[in-house]
Amino acid sequence: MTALLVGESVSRHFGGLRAVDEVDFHLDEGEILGLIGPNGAGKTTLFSVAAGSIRPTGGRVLLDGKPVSGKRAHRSVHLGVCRTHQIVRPFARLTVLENVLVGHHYGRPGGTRRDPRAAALEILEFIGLADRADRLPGELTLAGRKRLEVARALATGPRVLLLDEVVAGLNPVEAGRFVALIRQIRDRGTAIIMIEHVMHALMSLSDRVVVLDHGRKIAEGLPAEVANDPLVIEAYLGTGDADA
Ligand SMILES: Nc1ncnc2c1ncn2[C@@H]1O[C@H](COP(=O)(O)OP(=O)(O)OP(=O)(O)O)[C@@H](O)[C@H]1O
Repeated sequence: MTALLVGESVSRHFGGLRAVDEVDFHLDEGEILGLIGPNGAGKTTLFSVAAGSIRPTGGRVLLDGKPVSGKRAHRSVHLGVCRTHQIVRPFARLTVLENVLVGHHYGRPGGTRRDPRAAALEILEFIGLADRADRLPGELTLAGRKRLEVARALATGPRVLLLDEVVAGLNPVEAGRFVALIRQIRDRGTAIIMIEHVMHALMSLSDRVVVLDHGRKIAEGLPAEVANDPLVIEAYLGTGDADA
């Protein structure tokens, strides 16, 4: 089976800093791929390259064999790759519904229902914000704003959704609901790569996990394999002076 999204030796350097360094990855149809690594490992930078918001300094990302990296973000969205942001960014003066309509407007042709309002309302229903459609984003709780961020991305009709820490900061009940929601999104046909510091959420959702450290891929495998990988444990705990 050909992978849906493929990263080929993706690099992004900032001056002398190798934020992402020759990383290969792939995402299959219907898959949830977890992307983990300590702070500064290069996870968000890899997302930005895959979503087209920054150019790679080397390598490329392909969707269905066609390049999506190195283009503008709106072009990637049009092709079917959409990301959410760690710090949610709704349009503060637009209602919840209008925010979702913006996503639909800039989305993938044929990605959702043709009638924008019907599509947006259906997504709000699915995401659990239908009763907040006419509110402003500022009136939502953090969990609500995170749901809105995901709703806006879903409105673009993505084939690949890149979720950047959507569970972080939520209380355990809200986090549990979000985990179920993410699984439903995948079950409706959208492949997902997720960055998440809430480990139990990431490990329970991911079919496979890729681990970055200092821009390099240091491990890849099933959640349980990765969690027990000595290189991963070392990256998270640091080498310290254990031998001293
Ligand atoms: N625009 C930029 N200019 C210069 N350096 C950057 C830029 N963006 C990221 N970096 C650096 O690249 C490295 C990787 O950052 P990145 O945000 O991708 O890591 P991360 O794994 O997402 O970290 P976190 O878990 O803390 O969000 C860090 O050292 C960061 O300081």
